Amino acid sequence: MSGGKLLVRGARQAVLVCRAGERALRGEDMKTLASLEQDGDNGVSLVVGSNGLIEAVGHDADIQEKYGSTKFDRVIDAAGMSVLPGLIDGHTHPVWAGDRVHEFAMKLAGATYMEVHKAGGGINFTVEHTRSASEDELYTLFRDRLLRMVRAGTTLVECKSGYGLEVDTEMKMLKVIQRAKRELPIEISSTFCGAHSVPRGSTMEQATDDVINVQLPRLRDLVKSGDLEVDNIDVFCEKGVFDVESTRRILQAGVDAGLAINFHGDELHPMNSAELGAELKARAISHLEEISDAGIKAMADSGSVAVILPTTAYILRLTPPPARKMIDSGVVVALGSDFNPNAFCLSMPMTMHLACVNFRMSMNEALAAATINAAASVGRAETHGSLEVGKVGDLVIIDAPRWEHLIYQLAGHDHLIKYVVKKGEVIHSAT
Ligand SMILES: N=CN[C@@H](CCC(=O)O)C(=O)O
Ligand SMILES: [Zn+2]
Repeated sequence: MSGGKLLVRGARQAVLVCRAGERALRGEDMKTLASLEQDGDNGVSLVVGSNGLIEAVGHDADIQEKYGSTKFDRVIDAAGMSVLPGLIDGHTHPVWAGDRVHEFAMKLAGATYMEVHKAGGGINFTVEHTRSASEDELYTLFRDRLLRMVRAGTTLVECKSGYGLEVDTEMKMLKVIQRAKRELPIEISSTFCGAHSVPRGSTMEQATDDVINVQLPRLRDLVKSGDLEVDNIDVFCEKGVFDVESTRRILQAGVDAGLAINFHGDELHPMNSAELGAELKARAISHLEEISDAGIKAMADSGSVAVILPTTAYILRLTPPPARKMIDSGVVVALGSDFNPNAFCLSMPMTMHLACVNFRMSMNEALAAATINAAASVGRAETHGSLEVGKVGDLVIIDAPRWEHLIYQLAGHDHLIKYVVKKGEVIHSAT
């Protein structure tokens, strides 16, 4: 090799997460993650080649022997530091205007999510503001949020539309996401969520028909013309929003349009969403606070990823999803920040902390859920989510002798994260 993009050397520890090309980690395999530790004076090195892919991970002496004469665009001396894969956020709603800080006060005073929703607040409040914002205004807000995510260690994020609920605004949101895909260093998996709520003045049946017969056809045209790339289809399957039959119709129409199923289910009421998703071979189902035992079994069998969202359960004071039962039953469990105007959290370290304390996950389980399993939730586990040769060079380097400090130091990521690297390029540096 004559030249490479990045050499990181001298680290105390590198958490590889996987060692054998696993596409997801389940059960016992989430408990112990592959890692390399400094051995005496011999630290850990990682090489990213000029194609942005990881080319080698090993001890300094071995890497030095092999790459001693290679010129790198950048060398990071990581003495005393820990290296881990770029964090992957499996569920966000980051394109919107307005905020709902007043609703936070209402919820603290005792109002439930559905009470706020039925009183015309919640999603429909954000819809009004998002409809009247221009594409540029939305992009500016979105860009700022994505860059905050990067500073908290996120290198790949799932981003939904869903505050338009009619064709023009839904497409405006997807175009904003598309622009960020082209202009920003963070990687995005985009999701069409035209069925996020029933718009004012419509019935569920009318809204379902609109998504299938108006919004999806326009989306298909824009994909065909090269204006949009969209990865996933989403529906808020919930009592009083979209029932199971409407959800099934919309998800099936999404699949027919070439999208992968990644939807909201069993959040506030048991809906048998997990069973539906498993039957439809959903790539991912989010929330699942109210999943049934049969749903857990169905997801373990289908391999659909459960994207659980600790900020939502925390802010809404919901009964947490049965994360332990899901993991112990062999469900692939991932994490998402659920960033949205209800749950204003852009930080996966904070999300992992909440998962450990409130969902009783271990720190290793939380990291597996925020890396390889979150990659699986967006269909990118072949290329993302672990520090293995051939995967994209997405890294977080923290100034601590062990990676667990990133979870342990509650809200301390600003101080701990020294570098965030995307495809071998430093995209955030605290030095
Ligand atoms: N539950 C549905 N959707 C979001 C909340 C969106 C909103 O309240 O604006 C969620 O995942 O938490
Ligand atoms: Zn959501």
